[in-house]
Amino acid sequence: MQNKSIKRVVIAGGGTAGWMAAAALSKLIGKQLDIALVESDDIPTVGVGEATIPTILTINRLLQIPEPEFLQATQGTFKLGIEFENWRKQGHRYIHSFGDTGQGCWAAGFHHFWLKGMERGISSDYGEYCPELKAAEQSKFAIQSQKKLNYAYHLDAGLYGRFLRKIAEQHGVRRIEGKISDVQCNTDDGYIQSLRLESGQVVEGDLFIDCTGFRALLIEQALESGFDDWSHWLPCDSALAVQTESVGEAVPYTRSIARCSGWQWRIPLQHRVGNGFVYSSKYLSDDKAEQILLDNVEGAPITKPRPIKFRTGQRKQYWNKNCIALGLSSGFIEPLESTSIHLIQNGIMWLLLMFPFQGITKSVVNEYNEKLRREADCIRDFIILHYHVTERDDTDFWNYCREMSIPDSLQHRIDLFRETGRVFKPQDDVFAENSWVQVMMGQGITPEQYHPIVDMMSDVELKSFLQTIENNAKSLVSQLPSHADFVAHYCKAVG
Ligand SMILES: Cc1cc2nc3c(=O)[nH]c(=O)nc-3n(C[C@H](O)[C@H](O)[C@H](O)COP(=O)(O)OP(=O)(O)OC[C@H]3O[C@@H](n4cnc5c(N)ncnc54)[C@H](O)[C@@H]3O)c2cc1C
Repeated sequence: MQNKSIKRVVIAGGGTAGWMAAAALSKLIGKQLDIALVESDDIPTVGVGEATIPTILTINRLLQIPEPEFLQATQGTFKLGIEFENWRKQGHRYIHSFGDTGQGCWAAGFHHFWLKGMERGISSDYGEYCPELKAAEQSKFAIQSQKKLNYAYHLDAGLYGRFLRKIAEQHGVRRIEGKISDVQCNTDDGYIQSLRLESGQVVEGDLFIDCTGFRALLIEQALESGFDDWSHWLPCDSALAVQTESVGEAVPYTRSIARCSGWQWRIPLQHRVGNGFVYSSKYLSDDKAEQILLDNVEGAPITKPRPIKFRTGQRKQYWNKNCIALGLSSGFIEPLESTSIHLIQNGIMWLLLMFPFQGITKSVVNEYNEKLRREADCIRDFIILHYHVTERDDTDFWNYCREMSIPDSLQHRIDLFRETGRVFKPQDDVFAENSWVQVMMGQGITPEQYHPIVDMMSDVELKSFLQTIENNAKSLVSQLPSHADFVAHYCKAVG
């Protein structure tokens, strides 16, 4: 590997990945570095990526971003989870909320208690025990000092990029405008030396961060790092994105509506709604997809539907030589659970923890790649779960998804839950036990058993236990203002 100390960092690309990396590196370790970001006004960003998961609060906290200011600048709203419509079967719906449902004990999660209650006829719907889910259903929200809800944000992708850019430039990042035409590598070891721009300018660096989106100019086109293709498990390869006017008040959750050969998203912001349709081009033509999308948006379109083609999978090496891929250049898992921005953030966090000030070593590169691969594998399995465990048999697409073979790791988790109700979260999985339980039950898996420790509680005790949790959730939610009122008071955007 290369024992040269790292001082000059060059970030190629200025989408969410590029500017998030620039903001975090400059704010947190920038005093020791010279950071430049190259982007081209002639190459647009992907322009989507507007729903997040709660881990975004961590990076905002690290960057010391005041929340109201952030939400005003990005026309942001709050997100308590995702509503899945028509996924298990047409007409069925469930919410995957970010909250904890009920309360378990050291040996068994709450769902074991709930399952026994179902057997005895004393349990209400699983969601009745989760304040976040109830608040989402009733379109309520507040940030309280006690019993704080677990939440994330919806935000305008373009405005988010600009917001991050401001932070990065305040902390000394130099923006270089121009189109990268060539990546120049050292003939001895293949390490990247510099980027040549169409203008002839040469940008030299010690460490390069590839944020060039699906083009993957450095990590793939120059370094040929390879790609694990997951499209046999996740057959969607196309999307159409369209923005519409808001109709009614913004709800505090993302909507994911399954359609004949894919699914549609609705992301409510303060000033508009982000909509899109993710589908498989093998089962649906682009024209038909556009028609389905436009037939199913609520407000008047304010942009033309924009096609995006993608390939699902991950780069074989996220970090190769002196290049690290972040964002779409590192791979892509479709946005069903809004995980891409989280993966960017995760890549940045690990880079900060392992930053090779003294030189790049094989052990650091291997550790970084392992960590990122393991987390992406867990997310991949979680997304496949939604498609595979379904009763839908109305189209070839759903028949394929239901019948396809799935990764052994996912099959094991499904079998374990179905047979015993157990869910064990691998360390690298961003989704907690309750996320898996909500989606597995939402998609139609009912465990055959509950944990026997639940039998230590008599039926009378169990009834009272369940009732108390349900009442607490109800009471908490009844005191919340509407989401719209909270946004209006806390973080209303101007314009
Ligand atoms: C359909 C869809 C929906 C999505 N929804 C979500 C979601 O809800 N939540 C979520 O977390 N994520 C979502 N994502 C993912 C999210 O959009 C991306 O992870 C995020 O926007 C980061 O993109 P990026 O910065 O890697 O790439 P891009 O936004 O494509 O930016 C690439 C940058 O590289 C620059 N560039 C490229 N080539 C050159 C060149 N030759 N010279 C100079 N500059 C160059 C461009 O100018 C641009 O600045 C979605 C993605 C898709 C496709």
